[in-house]
Amino acid sequence: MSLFVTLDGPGGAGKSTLARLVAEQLAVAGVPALITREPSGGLLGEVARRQTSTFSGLALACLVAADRYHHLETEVRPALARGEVVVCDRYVPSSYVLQSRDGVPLDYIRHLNALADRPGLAILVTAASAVLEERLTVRGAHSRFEHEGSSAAEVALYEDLADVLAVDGYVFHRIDTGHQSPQDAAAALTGHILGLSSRASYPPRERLLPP
Ligand SMILES: Nc1ncnc2c1ncn2[C@@H]1O[C@H](COP(=O)(O)OP(=O)(O)O)[C@@H](O)[C@H]1O
Ligand SMILES: Cc1cn([C@H]2C[C@H](O)[C@@H](COP(=O)(O)OP(=O)(O)O)O2)c(=O)[nH]c1=O
Repeated sequence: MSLFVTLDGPGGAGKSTLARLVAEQLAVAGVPALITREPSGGLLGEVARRQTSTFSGLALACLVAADRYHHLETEVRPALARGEVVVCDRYVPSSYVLQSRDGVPLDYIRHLNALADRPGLAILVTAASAVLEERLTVRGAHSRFEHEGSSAAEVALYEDLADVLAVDGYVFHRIDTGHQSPQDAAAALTGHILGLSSRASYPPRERLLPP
């Protein structure tokens, strides 16, 4: 029943909202799930999340990747091995966008993350840039990445990413939250997860790149 689901996309797209609502819906369906996020709640993750104005470029890229490998080892893989659905708010695709915005070459980001497990279901959560700008104005920005640059530029980077990841055999499914309520978006994703999790098995141990 295990399935590794990742949510990536621009700030304000609704990733955290979706993760929270999917958790509630999976609980109602009686499906054991771990809802988690990256950077993780561990020591490295807390530094990465809180110190994005102190760390940047290569240092932040390595910090986020180190947290990712520790998170996979200590939380994600054990939950999958217990047969749970894991929903992770941000994963490798976010590194492709955020670290390249920070000037890190794409190939270096790819190599840093090459040994990170591939999700069974990778979701691009997105919406029109005007919608995102409005949501971020209401909610407030959470990091320097949301203060700097425009939502339009970030949306474009995620759109281009679909092609970059496809080259690695990494398939993105898209959820546009601009035209549906959080509940409807979550119900669609929960339905998809329930359909897939009854067929999926773990461990996938696949890699973004061949070793
Ligand atoms: N489908 C939706 N429709 C309208 N507003 C939404 C939707 N999903 C999320 N929001 C709102 O948009 C804001 C950003 O959502 P959030 O989940 O924090 O985004 P992210 O985690 O992607 O940065 C929040 O105020 C949230 O309530
Ligand atoms: C997952 C990830 C996060 N980060 C950084 C950027 C963000 O400033 C920070 C937290 O992400 P974010 O999801 O925007 O925070 P919140 O959940 O509060 O909205 O971590 C990276 O630089 N690369 C990554 O791959």
